[in-house]
Amino acid sequence: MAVETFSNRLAAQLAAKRHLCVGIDPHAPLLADWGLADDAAGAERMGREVIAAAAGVAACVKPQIAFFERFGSAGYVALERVLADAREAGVLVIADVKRGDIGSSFAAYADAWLTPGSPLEADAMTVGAYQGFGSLSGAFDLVRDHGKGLFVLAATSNPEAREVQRAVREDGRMVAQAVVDDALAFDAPHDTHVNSIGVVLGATLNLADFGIDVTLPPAKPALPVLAPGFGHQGARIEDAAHTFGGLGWALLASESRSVLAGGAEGLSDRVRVRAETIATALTVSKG
Ligand SMILES: O=C(O)c1cc(=O)[nH]c(=O)n1[C@@H]1O[C@H](COP(=O)(O)O)[C@@H](O)[C@H]1O
Repeated sequence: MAVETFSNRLAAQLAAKRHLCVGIDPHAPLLADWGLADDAAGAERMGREVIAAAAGVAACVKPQIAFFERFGSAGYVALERVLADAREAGVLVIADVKRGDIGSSFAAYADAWLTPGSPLEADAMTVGAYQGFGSLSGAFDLVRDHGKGLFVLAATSNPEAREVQRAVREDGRMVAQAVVDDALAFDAPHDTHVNSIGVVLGATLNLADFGIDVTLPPAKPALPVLAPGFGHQGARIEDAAHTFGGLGWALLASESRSVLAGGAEGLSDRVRVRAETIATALTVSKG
């Protein structure tokens, strides 16, 4: 039997044509919209409802730590409960924590979010490589030995990021492009269909501006691409195939506010409709 790694669990989701990543972002106005208090209990309730709606429909969920951290330790307890629900329901979790530091400190972040049995254990986490791709090496053993995953920020959806991410390095490549190359070059022995290290690419962007060639065929194993920017930030799921081209094979289309708005009632329907729309958009392009 195949080992239960992030990589092969994600591959199974993609084989089932699941490409939606539902963001768990308990913004204050959204909690009000749901009739919930703007506190840790409200955030927990929203998170647990999302897990229930996403199970068996979406590819994964992505809790954004900032919206839990604002409640201090109570927010962490709330998030731990949401993560426990996800584990029980078998829902893949990308912890949106955007960590990065010198190697020794980064390793401690990786321990917190990726060590099996940790109260904050997730399947993968978002990280920044602006202290060098090698500074992430403290997570590589967790990836290789415990089947965890990383998503490295490459070209992010916010417009302010361009001047940093399009900067040209000494080797002539743009920063974003080099992050994609480094992620592709990472090898874990269990990466049969999908790489354990993926990248974050904003759906709002023209990726060619960042030196990223989407006309190339999918890599083998495919590079997972976490793509925020759909919905509230303006990118349309219908354009996903055009935006991501050959990088669409392992695309995770992430939506938070556009799915969460409207309250708990109807959440399952909104998740299902988004999941079907992205599956159709990518199936058409895969032919
Ligand atoms: O890493 C991320 O998830 C991320 C990267 C990026 O480039 N842009 C981006 O919006 N995000 C996150 O994705 C979510 C987007 O939320 P919505 O705009 O409400 O769908 C937020 O949690 C952001 O922090």
